[in-house]
Amino acid sequence: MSRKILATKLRGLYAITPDCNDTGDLLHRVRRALAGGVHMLQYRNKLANTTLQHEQALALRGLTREFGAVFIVNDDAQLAAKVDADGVHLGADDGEVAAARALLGAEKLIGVSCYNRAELARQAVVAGADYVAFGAFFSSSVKPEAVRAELELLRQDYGVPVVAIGGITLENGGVLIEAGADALAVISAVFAASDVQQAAQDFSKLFSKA
Ligand SMILES: Cc1ncc(COP(=O)(O)OP(=O)(O)O)c(N)n1
Ligand SMILES: Cc1nc(C(=O)O)sc1CCOP(=O)(O)O
Ligand SMILES: [Mg+2]
Repeated sequence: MSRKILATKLRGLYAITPDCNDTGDLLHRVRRALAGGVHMLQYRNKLANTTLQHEQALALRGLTREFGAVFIVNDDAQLAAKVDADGVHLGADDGEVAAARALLGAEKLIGVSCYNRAELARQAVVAGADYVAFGAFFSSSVKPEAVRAELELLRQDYGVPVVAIGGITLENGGVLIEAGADALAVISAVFAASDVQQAAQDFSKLFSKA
């Protein structure tokens, strides 16, 4: 898929994997999410060592291909390149956009965390980011220490799709879409749900209402 086509998919639920070292369980839950309509998946596992990360990323690359979903690797542009992911997500400690672009090439997607700062988003776009992410909009059990972001950030035009993250649920996601979020990045409300497929379907419906 070309970067242009990939960029058109940056709308809707953007599911991010939980810290899960049981690869069978992880793949089962991700399969359910993809069956529920997830068309963007980020591999994020802060507990796995590099061997397990490689194994899981490779398996998820295969699974996302089966469903035609965009596959992004968190933090690590080298791992993204190794498993032929569609792109990488970079935070403040994860290296420069230019270095990731040099490694991944022009056709891959690069997303950048901008926390609660519009100026970081503008800099990221100049540097070549394909989407920018703001958060945390709500309290997150995954990242309780995250800085809090204001809705106002979503009302501005950055020239690329805008992703919202942090404590997002079916109940509070609508307000972020109304404010201008193109995608909602979610871990717990999808992967800790008793029915992962249903949760993914319900999130997708939030976008058809918008
Ligand atoms: C879509 C999206 N937005 C933000 C983040 C957070 O990235 P970062 O600040 O680098 O923190 P970690 O996820 O690496 O803990 C993200 N991963 N995805
Ligand atoms: C990984 C991450 N980054 C955040 C940020 O604000 O940058 S919040 C967050 C955790 C998202 O998980 P949940 O959907 O379970 O709250
Ligand atoms: Mg990171």
